[in-house]
Amino acid sequence: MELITLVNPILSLLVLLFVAPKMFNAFIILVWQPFVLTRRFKKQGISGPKYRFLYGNIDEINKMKRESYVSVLDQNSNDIFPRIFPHYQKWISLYGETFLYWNGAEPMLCISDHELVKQILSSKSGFFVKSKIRPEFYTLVGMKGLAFVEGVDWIRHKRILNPAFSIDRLKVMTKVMVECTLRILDEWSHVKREQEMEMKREFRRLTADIIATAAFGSSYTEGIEVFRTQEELKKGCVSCLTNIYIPGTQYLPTPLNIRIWKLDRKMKNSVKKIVDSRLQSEQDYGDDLLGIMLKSCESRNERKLSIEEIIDECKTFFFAGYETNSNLLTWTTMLLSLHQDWQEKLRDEVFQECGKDKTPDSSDTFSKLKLMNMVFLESLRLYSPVSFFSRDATKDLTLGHLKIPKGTTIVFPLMKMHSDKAIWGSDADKFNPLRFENGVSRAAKHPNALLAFSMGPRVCIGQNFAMMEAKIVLTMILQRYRLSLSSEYKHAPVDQLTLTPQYGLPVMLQPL
Ligand code: HEM
Repeated sequence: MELITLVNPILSLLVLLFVAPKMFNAFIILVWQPFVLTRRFKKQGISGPKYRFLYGNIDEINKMKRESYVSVLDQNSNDIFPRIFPHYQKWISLYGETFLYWNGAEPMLCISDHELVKQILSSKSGFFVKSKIRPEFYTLVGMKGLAFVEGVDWIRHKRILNPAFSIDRLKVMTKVMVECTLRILDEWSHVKREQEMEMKREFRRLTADIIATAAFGSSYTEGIEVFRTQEELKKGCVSCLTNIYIPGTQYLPTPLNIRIWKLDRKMKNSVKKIVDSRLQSEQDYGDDLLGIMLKSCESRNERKLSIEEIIDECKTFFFAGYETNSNLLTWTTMLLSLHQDWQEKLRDEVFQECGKDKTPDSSDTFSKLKLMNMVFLESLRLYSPVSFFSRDATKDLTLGHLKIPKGTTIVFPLMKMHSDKAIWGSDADKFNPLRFENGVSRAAKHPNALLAFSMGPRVCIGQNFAMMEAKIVLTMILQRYRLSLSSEYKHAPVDQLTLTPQYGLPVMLQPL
């Protein structure tokens, strides 16, 4: 009896000390904040789907996406936004272009106003930072890589990495890109008559080879371990997205987490092997991306990267430099297979600037391909490989007429913004490369309407690399083959971190 009377107050005290504050925090995060924020936005005329305890709107999003992904679009339709983001489409129609929804208990403010988005992206105040991603995703892209570091760390990384993407380096990389493309075209040389080819797969192989060789001096065979593991990791991460994130759950030994941990270890080892083999090489480290990072490692000044940061940068560039580019090539090939008139125009331009069977060897040649440039820009507009991105507000902010509370994630739905008729004109859903005839800034009513590579300080560091690679590959294909869509093609764009055709891209290749 005495023992019970003694234990009870101790237990109550423990509960009070440890459990009660946690319960209070959970109440604030899961109940009070959603309530207060919903009211604060409502006062400004912004509403959205109702917050549901713990889950926010995740279940609705999953359901709408599942339903949408069984549909197949007419192949002439570029109106892909409702298929990819059915939830945004529905909420825009119900609540207007600026609306609030909930990723678990995280407030997400969707904004498509070009001027507001420009203000956020060009801000150097440090008040809009890259959105936090789920911890599982850092295994894929590296937490300490350029894409996710902030402030002085970002400046240090960017200064070290910039020279790897200079015009002079791009010229050197042009050669690598041509060589890798020749290798894959050599494999296609068995195509003597019209034959079907799964282009999404081929472009993935090619862009993986190019980034592995151009940035890391490793071949596809060495890099293949990294790409394969990254693919597996990506599947794991994408399946995480359908569940709410509860902090700490990434440490629980669930089957999915155990798989992710294993793949993470495997990927680190593969990347380390590439780094170690360069460290042990007799010559100097070289001037490619990896060489530049390793040299910085030995630097005595503050411009230094640690080995851990280099490994994370490698992951970042393996991922960023491959998925996006292969999708740019895939969608452009789809568009040119549909629009034979444009395919012929580009072939004529290629023949004129590069000849019929000469292997292009200088980066200057590609800068003359004006029509091709316009086609790629139009492809980036209609089928932007990165179809949305976001920023987090680090303090209470006023943006135009909006008051944005600290901690809000601001989402920019690029696919919506790229197809806005008020900005792009009444033919916004049509494939019309000529809109870029007078340059990107004059193609629409807003000079920064095309955001495929983002803008401002965090603009894509690889955009020139990407455009050069895409031009080289397409030039060399058009010199050899005529492309048309296979009857097997199903037009089903889907967002799997990047925008990709759900069922691949079967194309008929006909040697010229
Ligand atoms: C068609 C191809 C590509 C597209 C559409 C694309 C798109 C983008 C976008 C939209 C961002 C900004 C994301 C944000 O602000 O949240 C970005 C950033 C970035 N991209 Fe690309 N990218 C492409 C190719 C590449 C390539 C080839 C590389 C590297 C070789 C690369 C490396 C990066 C890096 C490191 C960042 C982060 C930059 C920073 O935060 O300072 N990208 N990219």
